[in-house]
This record gives sequence, structure tokens and C-alpha cells, in this order.
Amino acid sequence: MADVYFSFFTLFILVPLSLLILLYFIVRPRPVSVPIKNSNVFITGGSSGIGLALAHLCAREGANVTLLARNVSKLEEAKQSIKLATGRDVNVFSADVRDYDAVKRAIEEAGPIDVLVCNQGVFVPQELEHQELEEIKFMIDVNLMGTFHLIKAALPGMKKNRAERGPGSIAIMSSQAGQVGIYGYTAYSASKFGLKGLAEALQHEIIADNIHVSLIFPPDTETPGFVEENKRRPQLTSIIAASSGAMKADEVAKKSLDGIKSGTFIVPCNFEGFLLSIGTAGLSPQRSYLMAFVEHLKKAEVMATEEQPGKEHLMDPIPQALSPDYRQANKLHGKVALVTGGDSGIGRSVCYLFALEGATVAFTYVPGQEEKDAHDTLKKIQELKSADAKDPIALPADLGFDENCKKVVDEVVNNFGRIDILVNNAAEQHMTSTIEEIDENRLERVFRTNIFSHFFMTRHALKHMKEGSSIINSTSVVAYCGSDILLDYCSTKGAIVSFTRAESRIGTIDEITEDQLLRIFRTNIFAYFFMARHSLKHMAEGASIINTTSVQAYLGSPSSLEYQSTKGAIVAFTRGLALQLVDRGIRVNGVAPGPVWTPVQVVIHDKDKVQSLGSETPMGRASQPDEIAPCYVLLASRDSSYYTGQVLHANGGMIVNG
Ligand SMILES: NC(=O)C1=CN([C@@H]2O[C@H](COP(=O)(O)OP(=O)(O)OC[C@H]3O[C@@H](n4cnc5c(N)ncnc54)[C@H](OP(=O)(O)O)[C@@H]3O)[C@@H](O)[C@H]2O)C=CC1
Ligand SMILES: CCCCCCCCCCCCCCCC(=O)[C@@H](N)CO
Repeated sequence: MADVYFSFFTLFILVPLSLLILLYFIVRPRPVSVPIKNSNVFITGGSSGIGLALAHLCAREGANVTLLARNVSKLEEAKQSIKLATGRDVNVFSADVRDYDAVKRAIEEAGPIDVLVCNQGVFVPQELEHQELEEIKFMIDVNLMGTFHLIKAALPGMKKNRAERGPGSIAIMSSQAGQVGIYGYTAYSASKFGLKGLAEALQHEIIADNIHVSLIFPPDTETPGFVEENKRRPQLTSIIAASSGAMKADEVAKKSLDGIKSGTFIVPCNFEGFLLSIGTAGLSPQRSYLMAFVEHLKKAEVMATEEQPGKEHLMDPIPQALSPDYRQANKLHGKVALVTGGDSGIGRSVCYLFALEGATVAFTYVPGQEEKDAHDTLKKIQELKSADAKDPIALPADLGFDENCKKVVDEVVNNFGRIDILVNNAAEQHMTSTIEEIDENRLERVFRTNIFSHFFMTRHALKHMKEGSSIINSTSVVAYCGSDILLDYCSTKGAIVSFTRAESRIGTIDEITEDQLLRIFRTNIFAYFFMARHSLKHMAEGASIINTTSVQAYLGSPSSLEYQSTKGAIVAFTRGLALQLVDRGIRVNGVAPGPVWTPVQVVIHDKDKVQSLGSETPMGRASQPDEIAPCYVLLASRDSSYYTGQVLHANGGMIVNG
């Protein structure tokens, strides 16, 4: 009897359950983020209604917007209104989407497109029996054929740019009348249902090109077109449509843009639309496990270079890691080098040169993803290395965690006895155009990989490094100039600059535990991200954000490595966020005080140091808080209307070069 239960359990519960779990892991769709800032957005029907509202939103977010419609004066008016509201110039083209040659010319002239919004539409409601064939053809031609024309003309250019410019989007404006057939809309519904077939098939065809289709389904929306429509809409049509309510063009535009940014296929606009989309999803991409599976397989290979970390063997052309002109000179003879993230990119090239110069090389790579790159690199180092260097080793490790770093160092020391050169090089970065998209998990992830790993690796490696050894950290130009699209990344790189400066007079790295590190980064820099993210929703043009950093971000002192790393992160964060918000007229600046007489000094320093606080400054003294605060007034007020991304140095005369 027990046997029967057991086989029943295995057959009907255990096996299906395991298969389901397996299926989930294989097919779960991955999130995408289509950038809007600095991208080229082409909107048809952008001179009126929903299209115009969307054009405003995109311009406000820093996109280069191009509009296409027929009527020149409406286009001019739209251009002026966007210029007035956002200060941005908009390109306009007058063309009828029914004329393929005209569409093609406009698209060629407009240049490369990242986001194509096919929004033009005409709606002449009427029962089929009374509607003229000409009107039916008109709607099919503008709404459906017009969209074919646009996509046909734009697609080749869109595909070409994806590798450099990230994910692209084709958004198609349907209607709730494209989800259910509505009385009075035979022709209009048919044109919009046609768009659904087009969109579904197209998404399958272009997902591997990293172009995401969004099919948007608004209910009745208050636009100039809708006002016209209402003059002749059959009463029954109006009654049915009213059951899904009405929206404002701005609201529909906002929903559309959210859908585009997140690469969502079905984009409902209100609650009824949400229910409708569940009821009518069919086998649409992203709602179907099967499709997600196909996407996953295709994407895994073709997009692999977009994953973090990147796969070098899939790149075209393969980056050059070794110059044929490089002349070796045995400069690292007998030394042992450890390079993090050495399987590809800069790390790989460093490994090759180190090997050529006579060093024994160990490098780390991300487990489970980079085996091929790691294997290729290992083979090449083996070829390049000098006869008396030991065989290279590749160590899989997620360096965001202390214990993994310890294992890596132990492994190297077990193999080679010591470490002479530590290269902290591994990093990850993810593009996003707004701070809103950087959530807490991602922040911690990026900081763990990019800066915590430097603490952990350095701490463990130092135990085995003798005088004459060298530590080299990979930071980036964005630590100095900030980056609007890599805000978290540039902050970590700013942290590395300050970490490097302090490290050169290394002090107490051993005393900082992983928990303390996380704690201080949470307080000193994550909180700045969170506060900015939440406050920004309520800040308008003329607002100002002021971040407090420290002179220590620039000077580095041996005793507070983790503190000054967070302050370096704040400098770069300030510069990056300033760039991100410049179009919104919100200024972001920083203040980097030197020693100030505040309670924290008494807590952290011994008596003598408290007595002599500030003696190292040219003024020879610490400042009082009231000597620092006035520059916050300056940065908060209109007096500093021409300052953004700057840091004021209230520090008693120290010259810090930045
Ligand atoms: N408003 C609503 O209730 C709803 C609208 N929709 C859809 O949203 C989209 C936008 O509608 P809405 O903003 O209300 O419309 P509007 O009538 O306010 O704007 C339509 C836009 O499309 C342009 N356009 C029309 N025909 C052509 C053409 N042949 N070639 C090029 N451009 C053209 C118009 O400019 P011009 O005339 O100068 O060419 C105008 O810019 C449409 O696709 C519509 O079907 C969906 C659900 C509800
Ligand atoms: C299962 C849940 C049901 C929820 C109720 C939904 C009822 C359907 C209403 C459809 C309204 C269609 C409006 C089209 C508007 C439009 O496209 C025109 N204004 C022309 O642009």
C-alpha cells in the first residue's frame, strides 16, 4: 500500500512539480530597460493628442525627439510648445504615412532611431452597413498600412545601432477597440486588431536584435481627434466605450512611456484595460512561457555580450588584448600577480602583459558565466609566459563577499607562496537614464562588486605582500566627470579614487568588517541615492540638491579608509546626478569641508588629536560649523544659478585639485 502512495506521489506530484520548477528557471523573462535620455525618439502623429503628450514627456526626459504628421502648421505649433516647455529642439517632418517613399525619406533624413512610436491614427466610427468603402480603406491604410510603412523603413537602421546604443523599442498605438470588437468600429477595430498580429509576429522576429515591441491599448482619450470623433459616433458605441471610462492624453502618454521603457509587450492604460488584457492576451509574447523560452535561448547566445559580465568570445570584432608592437623586457620577472576580472577586457590584456614580462599570473572570473573566456585567457597566458614562471590559474569567484575573496587569496598563496601585485579590476555596470530605476538591491550589488571587493581583496592579499609589492585599482574617467547614465557605477569609481589615495598610506583595513562596510556605505552614500530618488518626485525647476562630501575624498588619510571611500562616491554621485538633472533645471552640488568642530570629532579621535584638530591645514585650525553653513545657503539659492556638479571646498586652505 505504501508503495502505491509513493508511486502516486512521485508520478503526479513530485515529477510535475520538479518539471515546473525547472521550466520556471529556464523560461522566466528577463527585465529590460530601454533608455530614453539621449536616445532618438521618432513619434508619428506627434503633432496632436496622445502623440504630442508623449513627445513632451520624452523631451523632458532628455530624448532627441522627431515628429511626423501631415499638417505643417500643427507640427510647427507642437515644436514651439515643446521648446517652450522643455527648452529642447524638436525635428519635424510633414508626410502622410500612406506614402511609403515620403516615410522612407523622412526616416532617412531623421537619422538613426532608438525608439519608434507608431501613433498616427484616424477613427471614423460607423456601422459597417452605412460606412463607405473609402472610409474603411482610409482607416486600414493610415492605421495599419501606415504602420507597416514606418517599421519597414525604420527597422534596418534600428537594428544596426543596438550594439552601441542598448535596447530599442517599437511602440504601436492600438486601442481597447483593438482588443475587443466594438459596435460601430468594424473598420477601426479591424485596423487595430491587424496591428496586434503585426506586433506579435514582429516581436518574435526582432527580439534577438534587442528591439522590444510595445502594443499600447488606451480607452477613450481626450484629444482633438476624439472631439471630432464624438461629433458623429453612434450612441451605442459611446455607451460601450464609456464602460471603460476616459483618460487624459497625458495619462495615456505616461503609461505608454512606462511600457516602452520596461520593454513590456502588452501595455494597458487603466484598470478596465488591465482586465481586458488578461482576457485577451492569447499567446502574446511575454505572456507565453513558450515564447519566453524561445526568447531566452535566442537572447542567451546573441545578446550574451550585454550580460554582466560580458562574454568577450561573442564580440565582433574581438577586442585586441595584445599589441604586436609590444616589446617585453622581463620587468616582472619572478613576481606573482593576482588580477580580478582577468578573463576578458582590460583584465585579460593585463594578464597577457604580466605573463610576457615574466610574472606568474592568477586571475578571477565570474563563476557559471565566463568559463569560455577564462579558458581562452588561461591558454593564452600559458603560451606567453616565460619558462621559469609557474602555470597560470583561473579562479571562479563572486568578489562582492569577504569570504570569497579570502578563498581566492588563500588559493593563490597555496599555489604560489605569496603575492607581489594585486590588480583590483573586476566591475559591473548597468545603464539607466534616471535615478528612479536604481533600486536598493542593485545599489548593493554594484557597490559590492565594484568597491567592497577592493576592501576584501586588499585586506586578505596584504597579509601576503612584502615591501616593494604593488596594488593597482581600476577606476574610471567617470569618477572625475560623473555620468548621468551610470550614476551608481560612477559613484563606485569615485569611491575607488578615494580608496586608492588612502590606501597608499594603508592603515586599518583589517579592522573593517563586511557588516560595518555595508553599514557605512548604506548611511553615507546609499541614503543619498534613496533621498534623491524620493525627493525628486516633488522637486521642480529651480530646486537644488546639496550633498556633503569631505576633504578626505580628495586627500585620503590612512585611518578612515571606508569613510573617505564613501565620500569619494559622493563626489562622483554629485557630478553624475547633476548631469542627469540639468534638463529639469534642478542643480546638484557638493560641499567638501575640512576639519570641523562637531561632536563626531570627539567620538572618533583621542584627546591629543581633538586638541590639535585642524593643525594640518594652512590656517592651522579647525572650523566652526557656522563657517561651513553659508556655502549651503549659496548653493541652495538663486545666487548659485550657474553652479551644478561643483564641489565647494571649505577646508582652511588645503589645495585639493578638484
Ligand atoms: N483618443 C482616443 O480616444 C484614442 C486614441 N487611440 C489611438 O491613439 C492614436 C492617437 O490618437 P489621438 O491622439 O487621439 O489622435 P489625434 O487625432 O489627436 O492625433 C492624430 C495624429 O496623427 C496624425 N496623422 C493622422 N493621419 C496621418 C497620416 N495619414 N499620416 C501622418 N500622420 C497622420 C495627425 O496629424 P495630421 O492630421 O496633421 O497628419 C495627428 O498628429 C491613434 O492611433 C488612435 O487610434 C486609441 C484609443 C483611444
Ligand atoms: C473583461 C473586462 C471588461 C472591462 C470593460 C471593457 C469594455 C470595453 C470598452 C472598450 C472601449 C474602446 C474604446 C476605444 C476608443 C478609441 O479607440 C476611440 N476613441 C478612437 O480612438
